Amino acid sequence: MAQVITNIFTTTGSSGSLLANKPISLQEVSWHDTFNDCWIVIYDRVYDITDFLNEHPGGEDILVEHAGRDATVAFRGSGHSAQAIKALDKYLIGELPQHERIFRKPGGIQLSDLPT
Ligand code: HEM
Repeated sequence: MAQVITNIFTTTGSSGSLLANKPISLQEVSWHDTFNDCWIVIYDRVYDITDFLNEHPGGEDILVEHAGRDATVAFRGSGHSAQAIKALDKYLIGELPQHERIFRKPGGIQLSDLPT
């Protein structure tokens, strides 16, 4: 059981290294917002998709529209397959620090978490 819980909060990239512990802030993600350097956030995890842009079946423009930002709603809303979700793993570089997470925050988001 302990193993199952651990696995919910940790992820390995294609290299097999443990990347879940590398916190990358939303501010740092925002610096990577171009065709040549494109990071996005999906479900609180940070992906460097620069090398994936020209492989995306939905085209690169739509990805760059979300460069440097959270793309969870767009990713989810365009009905991606299980294969697409699996493809994300390869580009994982870290995840948001606890206080910036929306989806995987213990106890969920509270009103007091919102900026005033
Ligand atoms: C790194 C993140 C993403 C990956 C790995 C990815 C992967 C894929 C894959 C594999 C497909 C082919 C269909 C499928 O298997 O579901 C696809 C299609 C598509 N994706 Fe993405 N996608 C990503 C992000 C996004 C984002 C942020 C959007 C923004 C709306 C988007 C929009 C689309 C659209 C519209 C299609 C359909 C293309 C068509 O059928 O003509 N994708 N994506």
